[in-house]
Amino acid sequence: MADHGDRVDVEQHRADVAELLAPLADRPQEVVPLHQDVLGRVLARDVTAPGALPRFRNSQMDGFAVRAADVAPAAPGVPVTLPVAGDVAAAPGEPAPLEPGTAVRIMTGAPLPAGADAVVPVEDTDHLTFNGSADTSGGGTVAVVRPRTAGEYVREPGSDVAAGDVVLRAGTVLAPHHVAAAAACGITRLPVLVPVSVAVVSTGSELVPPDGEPGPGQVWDANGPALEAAVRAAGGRVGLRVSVPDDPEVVRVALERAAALCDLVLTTGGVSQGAYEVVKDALPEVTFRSVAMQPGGPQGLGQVGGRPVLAFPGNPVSAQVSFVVFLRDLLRRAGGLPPVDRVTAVLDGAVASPPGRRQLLRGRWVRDDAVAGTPRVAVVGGPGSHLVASMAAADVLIDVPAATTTLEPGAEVAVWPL
Ligand SMILES: Nc1nc2c(c(=O)[nH]1)N[C@H]1C(S)=C(S)[C@@H](COP(=O)(O)OP(=O)(O)OC[C@H]3O[C@@H](n4cnc5c(N)ncnc54)[C@H](O)[C@@H]3O)O[C@H]1N2
Ligand code: MOO
Repeated sequence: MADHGDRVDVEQHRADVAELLAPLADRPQEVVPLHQDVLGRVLARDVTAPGALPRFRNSQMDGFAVRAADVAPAAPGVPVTLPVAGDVAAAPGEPAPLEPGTAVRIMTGAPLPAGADAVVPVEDTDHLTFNGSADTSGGGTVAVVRPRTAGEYVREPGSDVAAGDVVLRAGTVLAPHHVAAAAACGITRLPVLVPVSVAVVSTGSELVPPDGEPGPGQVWDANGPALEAAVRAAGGRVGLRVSVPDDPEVVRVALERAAALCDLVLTTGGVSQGAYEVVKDALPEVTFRSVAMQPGGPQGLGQVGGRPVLAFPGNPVSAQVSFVVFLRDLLRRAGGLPPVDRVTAVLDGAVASPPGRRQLLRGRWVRDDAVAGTPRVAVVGGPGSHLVASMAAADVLIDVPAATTTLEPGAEVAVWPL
């Protein structure tokens, strides 16, 4: 691993965080009602169909249920004419059996009468359409102009899924089409993984809550809402979100409470070289180190109250970048979600970078539909760790290796999608 003096290599810190958080991957399960927020949840085990789908033989078309043998001689100009014995709609109940040599009107999804083995679409008869003809009494005739083979336009029971077959696989990230399949099978509850529960603790006496009014020297708490959103976007759940002043005793109490409530404690602020580094002061058992990256240099990791704790720097861009680089994929994997792959891109301009620290510059995709191939990316905003609006304009973090001091336009870089 590269030598960064006293600074810890980014990959080393990533590995240490991964080791600390490894137990989080052992997720418990819970059962949630289908209609209650299952979207985006991860299925904990295979779900099998309690019965076959379709549940019963039914028609695929609006038309006439027949015996295929009865219409076998039909041809254009030589129709087979059958008496119409009745009408079957997609409605509760079981239709009467079909007598040989007769037809019944049948609607899409309606149960096929016993004895019928094919459906002739209404367009292939002299009726052309049933629109405007709600006659359910039967009577009259139908002239069929094309032959049918047995099974045509018939939906067989179990042709979608058989009873006992897997209908949804463990690990599926639930989307509307999975809800449809479960509902069609009569499944009302699904077993899902319990998301990692995270406590988000912002520190700083200067912070006011999002709905507060900042006075002199005060700022709105950006990290609390940002990390809450980041945790949720990565499939986690925020069990507690608090903002605490720069008082180590108050911070300690808050962190112990956070540890009692959640699987993982995240803090921001109070980890650098200032006079009031409350997280450092409140957590003597935690390792604080300087990681060779910018933003996100000062980092802490360890345990509080038997729970893992990660201490991120307070600068809002640093806190967000720390989440992306050190936590996002671990949280996603623990909750059963796929990681967000890094992408190779081509730089749309030159970049200068100070040596010794891996830079994570904010970048934006350069859309140029005329040019196929590797996507292009341009730096947006400056490198300052307080530039939240510039970060909001970014699509990606551009990863500039620690040893690199200049990159020419056209250079290939790795980027982290935001
Ligand atoms: N002498 C040194 N000073 C600093 C160093 C250093 O190595 N030597 N490191 C710098 C770097 S890099 C960073 S990053 C910051 C990290 O500082 P802290 O983690 O101790 O954070 P604070 O001092 O509490 O706050 C820094 C900055 O961020 C604002 N902040 C904090 N929390 C929030 C929040 N929840 N929402 C919005 N803004 C927040 C805070 O007001 C400060 O402006 O230290 C550098 N200094
Ligand atoms: O490393 Mo700090 O996180 O530059 O702003």
